[in-house]
Amino acid sequence: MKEAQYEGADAVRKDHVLVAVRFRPMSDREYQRGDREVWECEGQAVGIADQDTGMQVKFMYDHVFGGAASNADVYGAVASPIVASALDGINGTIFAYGVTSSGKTHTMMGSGAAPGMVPQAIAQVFATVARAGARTEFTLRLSMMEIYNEVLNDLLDPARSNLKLREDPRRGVGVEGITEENLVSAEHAIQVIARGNENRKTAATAFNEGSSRSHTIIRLSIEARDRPGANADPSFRGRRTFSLLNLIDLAGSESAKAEIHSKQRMEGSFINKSLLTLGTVIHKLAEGNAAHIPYRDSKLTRLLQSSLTGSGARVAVVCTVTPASTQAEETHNTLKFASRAKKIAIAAKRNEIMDQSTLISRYQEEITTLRSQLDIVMREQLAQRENLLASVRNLGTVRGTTSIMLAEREFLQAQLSASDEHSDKLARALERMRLQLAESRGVDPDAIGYGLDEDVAGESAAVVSAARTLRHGYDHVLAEKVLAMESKVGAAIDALRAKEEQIGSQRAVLASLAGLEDQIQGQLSEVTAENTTLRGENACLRRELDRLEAQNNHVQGYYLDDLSHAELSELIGTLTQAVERVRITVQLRRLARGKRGSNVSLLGGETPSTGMSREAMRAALQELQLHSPSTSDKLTNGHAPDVPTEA
Ligand SMILES: Nc1ncnc2c1ncn2[C@@H]1O[C@H](COP(=O)(O)OP(=O)(O)OP(=O)(O)O)[C@@H](O)[C@H]1O
Repeated sequence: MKEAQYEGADAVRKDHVLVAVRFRPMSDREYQRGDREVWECEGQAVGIADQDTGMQVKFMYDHVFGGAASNADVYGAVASPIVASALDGINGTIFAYGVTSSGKTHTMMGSGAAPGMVPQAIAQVFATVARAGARTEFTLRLSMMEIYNEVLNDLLDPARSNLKLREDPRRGVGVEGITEENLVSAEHAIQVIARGNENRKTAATAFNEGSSRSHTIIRLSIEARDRPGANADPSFRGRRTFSLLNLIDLAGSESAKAEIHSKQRMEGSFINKSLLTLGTVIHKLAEGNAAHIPYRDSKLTRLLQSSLTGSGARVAVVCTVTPASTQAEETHNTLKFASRAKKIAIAAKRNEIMDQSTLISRYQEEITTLRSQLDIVMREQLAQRENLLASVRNLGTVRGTTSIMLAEREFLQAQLSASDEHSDKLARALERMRLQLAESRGVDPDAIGYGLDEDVAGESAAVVSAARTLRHGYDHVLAEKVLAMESKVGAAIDALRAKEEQIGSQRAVLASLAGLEDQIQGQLSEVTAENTTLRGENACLRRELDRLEAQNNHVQGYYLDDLSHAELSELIGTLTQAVERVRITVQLRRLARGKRGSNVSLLGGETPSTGMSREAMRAALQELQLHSPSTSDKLTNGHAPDVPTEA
């Protein structure tokens, strides 16, 4: 294999669109017309076959499958992780892109012997549901649609055509009025898809008699709710997720020049318009240019908008190609598209939703956590206070000891000065005695030595020595006592300073603890108030819904044929208004909750707690409307409906 420059070798990252290229084997038709294999693959590389130098690498992808790869191989590497994420609440989209007859339908749908991504995804979903057992309750709904000539049709109900797209804050871009089948088993899902496939529009093209001229989208909505108490992990209690899994078989991406009839040219141009827009959108996203992305230019890109914006989805593209020489250019175009798609950064985010009771129990958990935090803080604060008081008491003791020592020091100093005085007195007495002796002897006092008179000298010397001894004794004892006292006082002063510093820092800790306590108290009262409001709102909603249900039951109790058209219209109006009011209330609350930064989202198109969905309500209303024309002939019976008035 010859090393060469290739595009995007560094872009094989988990947080990007996962791109796989799948080669199909050359068909008999291609061999018969003398085609040869010009594109080759090896590992993750795709290149041009060169007889002399081997393969010249042109592109690298996350996965490259050769003609021998099975549908199971492709599914395991590409789709299985995305389906697993979808079951965990992360939106997933897998689409097959390629020219007509390149193997898109073979990859997505497959056959009985080699089931494609769709049947394998269904099998994986139901295997996960079975494994979850009683722990998690899954609600699976399937819709199937086609985009044909930029018109969106319901494949599960051909009567519903030209459907509109609408923005749903929770579900992303949705299709208004599309049939959603509640799935009960994998077999049921396969039957529903087979029904949709029968309705799929196909037209002959220059390439393949049975090829599809429309984009086919199978959308599986997955709602998972952990059953209360069934999960051992308390953090999972009441978790509810919602996700969409889009499985898309795109129309052939060949250029319009290959179309032979005018109708096909029109189909081709519409197909090209949506594929062209898809190409532009992918090109802009790959460049990281989030502004002015023309999602709205085609139904396909509008429908895929939330899956491609990187706001919480996993996306995989399987680009199907043929190695045949006559389609070398088309294959090259597909490979270039795949390279661009590989550069799109996508972030995966779980769509967690919470209903009223889950929300209230989450708040209660939050309150309990806050309370225990507060208890810990208060206990710490009490301990700190105790410490502080002990320190203050200790300080008093140190102060007492210090003042005793100071008094002792003063006393010793007084003793020292008294001893000095006594010593002076003795010296003065000795002097006086010497002067008296000189006077009595009539001699010069200077001539009197201490040794002239034995007795006096002895007495004097004894006095002097006693005075000296006394003085030395005093001096020694006092000096020692003063030294000891000074070191004790110094240590006490140091201890005092250390205590004062400790008290200062303890005061600071106390102040910050008091701040934290205030903060927690504030949060606690905020959460408690919100909890109370929620309970109030919940009760209001329940009353409103009970009333609605009563009204609905009441309406269902009537023979509809007995009602006049006008009465039915009025009744429908009343019900619609009431339903709308509930919806608006729920939306307002969602908005209010959104403002405080919560990721809470309520049921959107569903009325909480009654179990009656808006779709069911709308279906009931539509049924009423369908019946209404036939009621006119019963008007004369005069059965006026006893419609309950709104409270
Ligand atoms: N990987 C493959 N292995 C074996 N056969 C394949 C493979 N891919 C496609 N084929 C066969 O090639 C033919 C055309 O494939 P397929 O119908 O899936 O093409 P397509 O891209 O879906 O075309 P269209 O856009 O017209 O729907 C079919 O007969 C299919 O069985």
